[in-house]
Amino acid sequence: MAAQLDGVLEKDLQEKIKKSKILVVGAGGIGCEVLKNLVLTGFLDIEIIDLDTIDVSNLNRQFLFHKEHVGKSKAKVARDSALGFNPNAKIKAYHDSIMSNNYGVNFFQQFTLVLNALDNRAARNHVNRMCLTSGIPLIESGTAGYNGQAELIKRGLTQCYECKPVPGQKSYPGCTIRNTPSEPIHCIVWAKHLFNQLFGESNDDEDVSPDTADPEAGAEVGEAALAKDANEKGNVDRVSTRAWAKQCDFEPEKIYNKLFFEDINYLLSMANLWKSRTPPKPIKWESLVGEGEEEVTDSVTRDQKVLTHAQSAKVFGESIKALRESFTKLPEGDHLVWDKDDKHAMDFVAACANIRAEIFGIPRKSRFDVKSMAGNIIPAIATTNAMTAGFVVIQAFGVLKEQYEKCFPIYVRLKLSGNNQFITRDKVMIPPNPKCYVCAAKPEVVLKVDTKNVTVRELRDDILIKALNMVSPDVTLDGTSTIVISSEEGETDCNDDKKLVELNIVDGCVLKADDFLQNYELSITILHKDPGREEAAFEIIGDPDSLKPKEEEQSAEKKDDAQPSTSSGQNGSSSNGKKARHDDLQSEVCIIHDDEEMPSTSKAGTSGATAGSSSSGVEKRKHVEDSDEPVSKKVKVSSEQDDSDDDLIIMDD
Ligand SMILES: Nc1ncnc2c1ncn2[C@@H]1O[C@H](COP(=O)(O)OP(=O)(O)OP(=O)(O)O)[C@@H](O)[C@H]1O
Ligand SMILES: [Zn+2]
Repeated sequence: MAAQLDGVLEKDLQEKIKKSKILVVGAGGIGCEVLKNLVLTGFLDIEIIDLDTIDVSNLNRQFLFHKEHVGKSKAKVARDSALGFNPNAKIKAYHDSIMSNNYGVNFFQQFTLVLNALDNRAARNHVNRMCLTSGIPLIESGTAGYNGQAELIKRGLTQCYECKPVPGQKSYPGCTIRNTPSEPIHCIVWAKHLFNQLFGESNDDEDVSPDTADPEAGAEVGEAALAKDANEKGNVDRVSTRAWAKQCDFEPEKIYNKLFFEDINYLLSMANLWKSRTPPKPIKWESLVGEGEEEVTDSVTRDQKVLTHAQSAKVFGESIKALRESFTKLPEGDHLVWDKDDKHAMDFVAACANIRAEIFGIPRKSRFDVKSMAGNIIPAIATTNAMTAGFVVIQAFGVLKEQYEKCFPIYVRLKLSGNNQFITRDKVMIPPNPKCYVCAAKPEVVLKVDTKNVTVRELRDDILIKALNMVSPDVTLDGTSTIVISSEEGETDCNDDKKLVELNIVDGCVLKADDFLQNYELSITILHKDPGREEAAFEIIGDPDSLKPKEEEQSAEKKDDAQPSTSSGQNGSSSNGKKARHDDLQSEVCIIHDDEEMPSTSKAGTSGATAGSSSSGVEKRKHVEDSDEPVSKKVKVSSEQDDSDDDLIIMDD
C-alpha cells in the first residue's frame, strides 16, 4: 500500500488514519470505490452499510462485485472483497437501511467521520441530520454521468445538506394527467399510474379515470359525465380499475376500449376543457384490427423506432397478457412493482403512453425515449465514481488533519472550467444558512396547505415524511394538549382520516413536530390556502420572512444576508422570492442527486417516544450556535445556476 510508505502521506496523517473509525453509507458505485481507497490508504477500522443486494447491472462498475455475488448483500460482499486488499483491516458490514432506528445518535457518535455514498435524497437528508445531531463530520458525495462532487458538512462550519433549497420533484397536477395531457411526459406518468391501478400498488392519487372535479370543467360537465355518478373527489364511482379489469379477465380489447374510447368520450363531454384545446380523438380497438401487420420483432429496432398506433396497440395487448399471467400467479393481495428493466412492464407503459399521446395529438416517442423519461435514467460512469471517491478520501484527510477550513467542495466536470480544468473546487466555505429548517437554532417552516381537505395521514406521509424527511414524527398542536400524530403505534390512528380543520389545525396555528430518531424538532406555522387547478397540494416555505410584506421583507433582508431557504416536497412547490439554488444534476456547486426513482429510498418504520420526549440516552441536539468552530462570513452567491436543470424529470415510482 503506497499510502503507507514514508513520504507519501505525512507521518502524523498516517497515524490519524490508523486510529480513525469510518462509516461508509452505501456500497454502490461510489461506495465500493471509497471502501477500496480507504483500505488501500491504510484505514483499519471501517463499517459499511447498504440495504441492497447485488444486481447484475452493478457489475460493470462496482468492481468489488462479481457474477457469483449477484443476489448477495452489497455491504457484506464489499467487505469481503476489500479485505483482500488488506486482511489486517477490520471491516464490519451491515445489510440494512441507515434510516432504521438501529442507527441512532449513539451509533453515529462512535465514528471519527461518516462518508456518504448514497443515491437518494431521503437517506442523504437523514444522515445529514444524524451527523449534525451527533456532531460528526460528514463527507457528502454524488455523481451523475460525468459530473461528480465531494463536500464536507460540519456542524456550525459549513452549510448542511439541507441548507440549500431543493427544487421539488417535478410533479404534474392530477387534472393535467387525467384530463388534459399536452406533453409526452403527461402520458408517460398516466401510463405508469395505470400500471399501478391494474397490477401494482394502487394509490388514490394515481387515479387514471377522467376527473370530473376539474375546476376548469366547471358546470359544463356534459351529459355523459352527468349520467355517471361522480363521487365527492371527482372520480367516477365504479368498481376500482383493477376490480373491473379482473372482472373482464384483463382482456386487452375491453381494457383498450374502456380507456381509449369510453373514457375519452367522457372527457369530450366536459366541453369547457376543449374550448381552447384540441379535443382528443377516441379510438376503438376494432378500428385497428388488421393494421398492426408490420410487426417489429427485432428488439433494437423495436426500442429505437417510434411505433405506429396499431403497433402500439399490439404491444399493449401482448404486454397486458404477460402481466396478467405474472399478476395472477401472485398470492392474493400481492402486487407487481413497475420496473423499467422488466420487459413487459416497460412495454406496457411505452404502449399506453403512445396510444394516449396519439389520441391527444401529442408526439409519440420510441420505447427507448419513454424508458429514459419514465425511469429517469442517467448513465453511471465508472470513472466519475472513481474520481469522486478519490476526492472523498482527500476530503477525509483534511478532516483528520483538522484543516476544515481547507476542505472546500471539489467537483468533477465534463466541461473544462474557466481555468481549463475538469476538476475544480470552491474557493470559499459556504457557512450554514441561518434560516435552514434543519440546522438553524430553532428550525421552523411555514406550511401553506388546504386545511379543509388535507388529512392528518397526508400531513404525516406526504408532508412530514416525504417532503420534510422525518422518519417517525410526533406532532402536537402548540398551546394545547392535542397530540395530532404519535409515533407510538396505534396511538393516534383515529386521527388519520380527519381533515386538519377537524383537529382545529387552521390558519395561524403552530404545530410542533419532533422526530425522536433524528433528534429533530421543527415548528410549523400553518397558513390555509385554497388550491387552484394547477397548484400543488401544499407548499413548504422555509423562510417565513419571504411571506412578509415588502417593506418588512426589505428591512429583514438588510438585517440578515440570508441565503434562500425554501424547500419543497414531492407534491409541493417551492417559493422564496429569491432564485433557489438548484441542487440536482449538472449543478455547478451543489450535491448531485441521481436519485428519487431508486427503489432504495425506503423509509424505516420506527416507533419511538411519544410527542415531546427526546431524552432516554440520546443527547439533546446541539445547534449551530453551540459550535465553537469559526464560521466563515463570506457567503458564496455564484452557486446559483442556470435554469437548464428544470428539464430534469424525476418521477415517483
Ligand atoms: N437508506 C439506505 N441505507 C443504506 N444504503 C442505502 C440506502 N439508500 C440507498 N442505499 C445504497 O446506496 C447505494 C448507492 O449506490 P449507486 O448510486 O451506485 O446505486 P446502485 O443501485 O448500486 O446503482 P444504480 O442505481 O446505478 O443501478 C446503493 O447500493 C443503495 O443500495
Ligand atoms: Zn442547514
